[in-house]
Amino acid sequence: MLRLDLQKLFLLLTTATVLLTFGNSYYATYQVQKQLMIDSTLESNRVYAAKLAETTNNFIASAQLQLAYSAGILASDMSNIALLEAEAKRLKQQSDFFNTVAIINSDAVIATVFPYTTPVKGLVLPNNARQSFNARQSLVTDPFLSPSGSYIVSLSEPIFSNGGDYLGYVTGTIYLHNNNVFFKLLGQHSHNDGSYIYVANRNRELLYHYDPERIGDLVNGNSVLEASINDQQGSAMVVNSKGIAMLAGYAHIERAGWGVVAQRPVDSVMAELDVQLTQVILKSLPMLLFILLSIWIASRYITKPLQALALFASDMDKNLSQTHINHIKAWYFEVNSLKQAILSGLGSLNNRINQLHEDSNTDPLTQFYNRRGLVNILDSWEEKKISFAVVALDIDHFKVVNDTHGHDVGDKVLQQLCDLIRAYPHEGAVFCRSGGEEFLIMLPEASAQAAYQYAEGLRNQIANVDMPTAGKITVSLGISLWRAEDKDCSIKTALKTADIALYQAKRNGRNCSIIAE
Ligand SMILES: Nc1nc2c(ncn2[C@@H]2O[C@H](COP(=O)(O)OP(=O)(O)OP(=O)(O)O)[C@@H](O)[C@H]2O)c(=O)[nH]1
Repeated sequence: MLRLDLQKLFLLLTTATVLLTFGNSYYATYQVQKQLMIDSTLESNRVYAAKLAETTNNFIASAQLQLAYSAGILASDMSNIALLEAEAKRLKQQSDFFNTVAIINSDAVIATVFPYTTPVKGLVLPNNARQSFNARQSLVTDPFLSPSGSYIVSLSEPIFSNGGDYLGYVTGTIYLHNNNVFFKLLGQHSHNDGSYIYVANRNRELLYHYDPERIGDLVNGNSVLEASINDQQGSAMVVNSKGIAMLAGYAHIERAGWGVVAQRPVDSVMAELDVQLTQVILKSLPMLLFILLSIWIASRYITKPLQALALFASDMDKNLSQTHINHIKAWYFEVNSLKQAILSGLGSLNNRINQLHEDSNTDPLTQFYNRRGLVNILDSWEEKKISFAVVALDIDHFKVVNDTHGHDVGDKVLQQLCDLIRAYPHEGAVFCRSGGEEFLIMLPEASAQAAYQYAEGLRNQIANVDMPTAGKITVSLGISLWRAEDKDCSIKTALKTADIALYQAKRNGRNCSIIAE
């Protein structure tokens, strides 16, 4: 199981913060960019549709001027077939506006047509093709099936005699399914990004569409088309006949009463946006990785001293802890405070432990070792093979002191006696209060002779000092030896032997020193 520590928590928190911040800015960028792209696509399609409407309008105006000019020439002699043919040919060839040019006389008979590819000359116009004939005015017709079998719209101009008689009309046709002027004006293909244009007349009939199959289709319920044929221009998001969401710009072609729509699928805009966002992410990735790496390094740098403190604090019973904690680089305030607190806690704990240790080995009245303290020292001497002499010391008739002066005076005498023993010179001597008024003095590396001299010197020193209230006292001493090389004699025996010698001294009349046999 993953064990959470400060570094992992730190990493978790900061990494989550960084990732959320980056994620949030990607999301915000995406949303803002999306709206910007939608708005700019709508606006560019609106401008594009308006431009196409203007171009188409100019084309119709120019074509109508040409037809009107021809109508004026033809009015002079509609019976002159050569004139009619020459005029039809000139009109067709002077521009590439029309697929064909035809002149219809006042009997609705096709008097001439150019080019002559279709044998319609001399035909009477069928009823479905008489919109221009009946209108007797400048007209852009609805789409209809021409006598030659093509689906067309036509621009026409009536021909009147000087006297105002209707002589027929001259017309230029545009074959909706063939290569025509719209393809040149509006562009023949859809773009790779799925954008396309279409044009419809007042009856919502498609006159131009990038998909030729759709020409002639009726488009109902399309809000942008409705607006465009109702003399409006603008932009909007719509769903096309295939259910695809589109960003459409639209405008009105005034001279023909048509509407033009330029549109682009929302999805293609979004795909472009996805590419842009991927670029943004890829470009920001090195910085993101750099930040995460920096966080990792910083987290190590910040948490390392804390981890070290925690590790050493958990090992406080080991003597090395204090030294190790001292070596931890506490480079910022909190860790430094913690380090100082741990060190001071550790210091007072060690002092307390040392104190307890000392207390358990020391006699509280005299500050001499007690028996446990002495045993510890003698164990280490035995281990180190340090030979020593044992001097057992007992106050003579101490009961009398207590009985005469009281226990408190007795205590003071004991303390004064210990001060004398402590002050009496012998290098490395160890002192122990082994009983009420009994003491053991250990003299390392001392011979029997040296120990005896020491005991006698000490006895005389004590005998010559006035004790508090009690006056002079005497002591008896017993001496024994423990030699490291003597495997037969244990320390316990040596102590016992000193005791026996002490009793001997008591029996010999007290105030003397006896060396054990
Ligand atoms: N004031 C005081 N007296 C103590 C202490 N420990 C032991 N004593 C007394 O020491 C006396 C020892 O008496 P005894 O064992 O009869 O020995 P003694 O009177 O010194 O006589 P000898 O040893 O035979 O010379 C007793 O009266 C104890 O009460 C202590 O810590 N303080």
